[in-house]
Amino acid sequence: MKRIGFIGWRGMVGSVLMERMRAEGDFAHIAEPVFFTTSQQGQPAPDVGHGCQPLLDAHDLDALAQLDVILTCQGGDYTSAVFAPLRQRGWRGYWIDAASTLRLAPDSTIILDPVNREVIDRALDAGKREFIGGNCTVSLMLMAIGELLRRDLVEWISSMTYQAASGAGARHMRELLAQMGALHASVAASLADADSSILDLDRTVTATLRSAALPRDRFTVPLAGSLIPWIDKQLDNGQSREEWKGGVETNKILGRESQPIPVDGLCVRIGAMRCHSQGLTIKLKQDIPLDDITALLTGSNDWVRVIPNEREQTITDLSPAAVSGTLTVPVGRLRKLAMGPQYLAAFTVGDQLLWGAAEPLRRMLRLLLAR
Ligand SMILES: NC(=O)C1=CN([C@@H]2O[C@H](COP(=O)(O)OP(=O)(O)OC[C@H]3O[C@@H](n4cnc5c(N)ncnc54)[C@H](OP(=O)(O)O)[C@@H]3O)[C@@H](O)[C@H]2O)C=CC1
Ligand SMILES: N[C@@H](CC(=O)OP(=O)(O)O)C(=O)O
Repeated sequence: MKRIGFIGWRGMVGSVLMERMRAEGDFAHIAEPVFFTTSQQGQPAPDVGHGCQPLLDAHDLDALAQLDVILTCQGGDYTSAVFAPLRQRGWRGYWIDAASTLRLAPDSTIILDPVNREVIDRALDAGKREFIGGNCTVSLMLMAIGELLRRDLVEWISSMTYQAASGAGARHMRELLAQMGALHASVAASLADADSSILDLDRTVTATLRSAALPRDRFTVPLAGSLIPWIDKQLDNGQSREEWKGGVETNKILGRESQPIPVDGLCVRIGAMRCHSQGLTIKLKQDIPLDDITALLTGSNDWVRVIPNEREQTITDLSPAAVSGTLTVPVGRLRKLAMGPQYLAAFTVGDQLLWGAAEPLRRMLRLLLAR
């Protein structure tokens, strides 16, 4: 495997991927990295230790067909435009993709190797060539509590999410900050006066939230100082598409489509920058002691960290502020619920641009390079 093509490398997910690849020295294992663009053809590609080559056209099927592996973070429209024509002309390379377009295709494998390495190995042995990153919320949930599912200890899961602006894209993150700024600006003077009325202050903030002056081109509604209880498209059964992915992708990642575990809940956008959080209710198949659950989760991968169910450690370590920009996936608030000893509560936080997007792709490429 010599020629590896990168598409979407300068976008938000792609930039995180590049940072991680540099940090892990991945480019030293690639004989010929080739960088593509949909808009900057001929401009210099990043120098990753092989000199600066000009960027190639990401729609040039002849150039793409020369590659052994294509890794794309360019998005679903690009995948839809390029993948099928490339295969139709006989290209047999590996396709690694962050977009959801091909995730549920029968020949695709959803990659999250700390959780489903056996599924990935089986797919490689069977000659499969499409390896697709999972939905960020699903991947982060499985990094935290996947071991309980792998051991078949779970009857069902309800996941209530608190999802960051980054899941919607870079411009949405900017808009969240602009909304925060507008809210602050509307009360800056009274805020500086410790004696000003809190109810007047609140009235002004609420009026700003509802006013046309609040920037909302991207989210269409206020997010800062508010929340949005719907993510992605509306499905006929009342689920949002993000909620639907929770069930189908979890079961595909674990390779248990024939005996699916129900996973469902409500997905909510909140004013966090790049960490998704989730409150989980897990119905266990039997009453498992909390100490055993803690031991199972702690040893399940190198990134999960069980936070004791104590106030101080929880508010310090189990939050987007603590986790942002790191690969650590804390899980805490582990306790049995009042519904009975088989009902387990958990809360988990993860960086949706790392384990939720770039990191599984980076690790899949390393896996291929090592074969
Ligand atoms: N955002 C997320 O949380 C997740 C996203 N994904 C997938 O990854 C895809 C890409 O997402 P994301 O990285 O957020 O998308 P971005 O919008 O940040 O980047 C996508 C492309 O936009 C082009 N672009 C145009 N202007 C700029 C600019 N000023 N800076 C950087 N790039 C620019 C680049 O292509 P070019 O160089 O060709 O012009 C870039 O590759 C999504 O469509 C989705 O399929 C998957 C999981 C999570
Ligand atoms: N839908 C996710 C982000 C995302 O890109 O999901 P997917 O990779 O499944 O399209 C969010 O908004 O938080």
